[in-house]
Amino acid sequence: MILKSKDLVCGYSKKPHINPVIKNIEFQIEQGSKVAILGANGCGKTTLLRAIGGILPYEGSLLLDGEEVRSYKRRKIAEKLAVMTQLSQLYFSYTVEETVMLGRYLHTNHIFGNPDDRDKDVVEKCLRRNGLLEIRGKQIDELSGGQRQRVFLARTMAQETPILLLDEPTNHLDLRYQAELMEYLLDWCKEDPAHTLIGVFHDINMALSVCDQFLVMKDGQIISAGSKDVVLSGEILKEAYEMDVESYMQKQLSFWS
Ligand SMILES: Nc1ncnc2c1ncn2[C@@H]1O[C@H](COP(=O)(O)OP(=O)(O)OP(=O)(O)O)[C@@H](O)[C@H]1O
Repeated sequence: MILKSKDLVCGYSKKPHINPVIKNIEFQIEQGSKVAILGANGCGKTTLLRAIGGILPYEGSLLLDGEEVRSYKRRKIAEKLAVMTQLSQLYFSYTVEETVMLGRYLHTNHIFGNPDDRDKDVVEKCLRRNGLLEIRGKQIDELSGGQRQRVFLARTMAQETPILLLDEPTNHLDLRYQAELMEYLLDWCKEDPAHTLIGVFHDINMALSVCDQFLVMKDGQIISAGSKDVVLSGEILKEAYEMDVESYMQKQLSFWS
């Protein structure tokens, strides 16, 4: 089991139980799973992802490879997982290439500005895969939302970790880059059966294309977890989104016929 939680509580006050966003949840994620976290706006998806990424304090237990996430040193956790959240941002202006290179420094001992050949190769590959070669020298604060999203994805990929945590990775991406991201994630999953993906998706079709496990959340709790057949029943989605998701999807499809 790569991740296991029990009575997990987290939120944004110093003592998470005072104003909890995630309320006593329990889940398990096996190594090699591709997990989609689904649920309506504000139900706590990003908060859960941030707790798993070690960015947010929590109460209860959250084990990553058998050790509490809170006990990991920053560098050690960065060897295991890379997080791309909606809040990915930088406080200084870097170029596209420098930003992607930052993904390498999170767990290598290399000092910023001192990349070795392997770092350079990985960054080159990630720039190419995300269509960033032509804008590698641009400052990231001059980019469009979609371009910036691709830079943050490339930075996450450059970390080369066995676990990827992605928060709405298709946000801002045009259709071509959505399709490429899907292919990339499918390839990444195939590359090594131990690769574990945990993503927050608003696009249920994208979640279905990439993931084999689903966690559906509502009001800070998990209302269903498991495979597609178990979780993606009309009733559970209806409860999570307070709408008839299946009919909506079918109606959308009918516009193509
Ligand atoms: N930095 C913060 N400080 C205080 N409260 C926060 C903070 N970030 C999020 N929250 C609150 O936590 C709750 C859950 O937010 P979260 O971002 O986890 O939801 P989400 O399911 O990812 O939503 P969305 O689909 O809209 O991205 C919301 O009520 C939100 O207002």
